[in-house]
Amino acid sequence: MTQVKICGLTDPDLVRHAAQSGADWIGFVFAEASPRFVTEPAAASLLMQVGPARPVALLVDPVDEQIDRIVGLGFPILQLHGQETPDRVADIKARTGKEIWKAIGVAEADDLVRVGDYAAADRLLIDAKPPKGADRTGGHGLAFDWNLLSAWTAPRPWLLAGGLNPGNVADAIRLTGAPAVDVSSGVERRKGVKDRDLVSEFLSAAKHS
Ligand SMILES: O=C(O)c1ccccc1NCC(=O)[C@H](O)[C@H](O)COP(=O)(O)O
Repeated sequence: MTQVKICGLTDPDLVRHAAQSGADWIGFVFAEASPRFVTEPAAASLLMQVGPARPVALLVDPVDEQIDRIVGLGFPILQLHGQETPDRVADIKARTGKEIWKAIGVAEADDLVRVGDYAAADRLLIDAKPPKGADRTGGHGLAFDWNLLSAWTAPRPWLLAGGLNPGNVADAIRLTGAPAVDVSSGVERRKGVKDRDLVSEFLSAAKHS
């Protein structure tokens, strides 16, 4: 069954709802530029609502002090969504011993070539590149050309992200063979505010395809 990450939750009821509705992972965004930003104290209390889902801390070019604080909160998974190099990802893996995900922005076939360099990443998140001049690296609700993945062999476990929603996720899974998917904007009616029904619809569409 396709695994699902719901990213950018800020509300305890929605966290509980996503977890009880079958989300495998729930992402918390520690990037201040994001409309889904959560503070560390807020995350500490949201973590108590994740139930059987696994929490993922989304960090952008984090310094060691931030990493240590986030690990101290109890996050088992760190998603790196900035310009982290393969060596920096390996450093973070060695420093924390945690599960490390690396996001890769894709707009053309060449963008997929460098994924092989991230040998220390436990999982790759293959996402759309942000638009030019954007103030943040993800969560734009934009898809890339999924056909770029049709002849691609993933070097390690991965998720598909970028512009997914309840109406297109089944097609995306069929076309790319993604074993797991990630969504943020596609389950919001207002930027940064998740919608219960859209979360349920997305989980149902992804899990039944
Ligand atoms: O979601 C954000 O606001 C965000 C901010 C800064 C860095 C990364 C961010 N999101 C990363 C994610 O994992 C999103 O779920 C992914 O980019 C897909 O987003 P969307 O296209 O909106 O579904």
